Amino acid sequence: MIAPIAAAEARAKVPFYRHLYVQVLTAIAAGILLGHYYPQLGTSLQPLGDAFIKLVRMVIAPVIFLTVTTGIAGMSDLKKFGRVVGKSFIYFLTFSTLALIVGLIVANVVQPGAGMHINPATLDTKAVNNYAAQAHDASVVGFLMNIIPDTIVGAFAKGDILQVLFFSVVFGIALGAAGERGRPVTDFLQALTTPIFRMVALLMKFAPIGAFGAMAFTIGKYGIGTIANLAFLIGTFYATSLLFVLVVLGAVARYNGFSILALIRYIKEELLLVLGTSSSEAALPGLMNKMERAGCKRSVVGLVIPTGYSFNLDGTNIYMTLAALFIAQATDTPLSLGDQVLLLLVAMLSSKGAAGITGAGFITLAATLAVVPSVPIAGMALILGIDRFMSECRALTNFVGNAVATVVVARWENELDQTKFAAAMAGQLSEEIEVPALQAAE
Ligand SMILES: O=C(O)C[C@H](O)C(=O)O
Repeated sequence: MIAPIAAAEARAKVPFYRHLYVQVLTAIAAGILLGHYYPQLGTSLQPLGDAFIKLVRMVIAPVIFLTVTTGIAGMSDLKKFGRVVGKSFIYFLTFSTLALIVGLIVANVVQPGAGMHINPATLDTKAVNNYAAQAHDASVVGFLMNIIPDTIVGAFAKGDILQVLFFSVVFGIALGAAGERGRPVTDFLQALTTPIFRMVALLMKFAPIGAFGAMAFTIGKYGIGTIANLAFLIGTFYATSLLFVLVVLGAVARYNGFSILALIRYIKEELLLVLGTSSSEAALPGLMNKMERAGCKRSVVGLVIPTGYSFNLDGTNIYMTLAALFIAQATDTPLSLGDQVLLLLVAMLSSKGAAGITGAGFITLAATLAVVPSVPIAGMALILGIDRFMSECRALTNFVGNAVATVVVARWENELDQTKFAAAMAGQLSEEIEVPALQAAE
């Protein structure tokens, strides 16, 4: 149990430069400067960012497995599990569809691609074709089949979040059903949570290095100048996402009794890490840990966050409709209302296979345009060069969306400890990753 006031006092004594967010922010600024003035050197630092993301991905499967199995095994009522899943999906479907619609409306109103008059036949589409080839099987059946791992080891070896989640849920249910005979295994898994989260805390010490390398690479390779070419599109996307977070998610937060700004402040270290690495997965373990410490029950955190990483990607969704319409406008391709509705429906399905890794949104857009003939997929060549900058915003918005979803579902299910949550929103909890207290069976 965390003593909020003591934690706040202890935090106040920490010199400012020891705070993780200060370190990551400084690293991002240093990375931007280095990448700008020494682009070659900046580009050569890519391995620093990649290595950090690999380190985090290494612990994602165990974190999900332990959180979900111990969370579900501790549930006395499996109907509750069904309710958490059902409510999460209602939330995901509502807000991810809303995000797609917002992107569509903004693109129609602002018209970021109007007047460019580009002939798609003149575009170099080699690189785009590579991305399109990476797009997953867009069919619903194919997507659902992929959630079931071929083998248990395979799920963990691939590090596929939904496959690990699927196995963990089944295992957690079985563990709960085993009753007293399953207790030693549950106890062991709960004990294992401690070293795994200690490992996450240890890895976070390298976050500034990872963010520095990734940012130096981004600016060194793509250059700040690239932003200028499509500044209007980038600006439209960032402004729309910001408004979505502050207005739409802000209203959801207010309706559920908390402030979106307080939540953003609470997860600022993770958000900076997402900004630095342009991957929301880079902060997934940290988010799970923080939401649990903020009073959201482990079972809710374990179910909502990993599923949200595939089904609740608000930033990716805003991007998809906005970018698709940008391409149509830039290439003078008229889109009827019917074409736009088809785009929306296809995007609703294909966005569910997206992920929290850099560039995932671009691949998902390729998968969508591959089945929507009215928008020329070749036009994606126009936005390939700025994708890293779009990726930053997709990742940040996705990340905030999943944090909000976790609190809301926890609250709907009466699984939110209001005292801890109030302490977290008041900035009284430690920013460090801490090992969550073992949870007794409900
Ligand atoms: O990390 C994410 O959530 C999104 C990703 O960065 C992307 O490029 O689509």
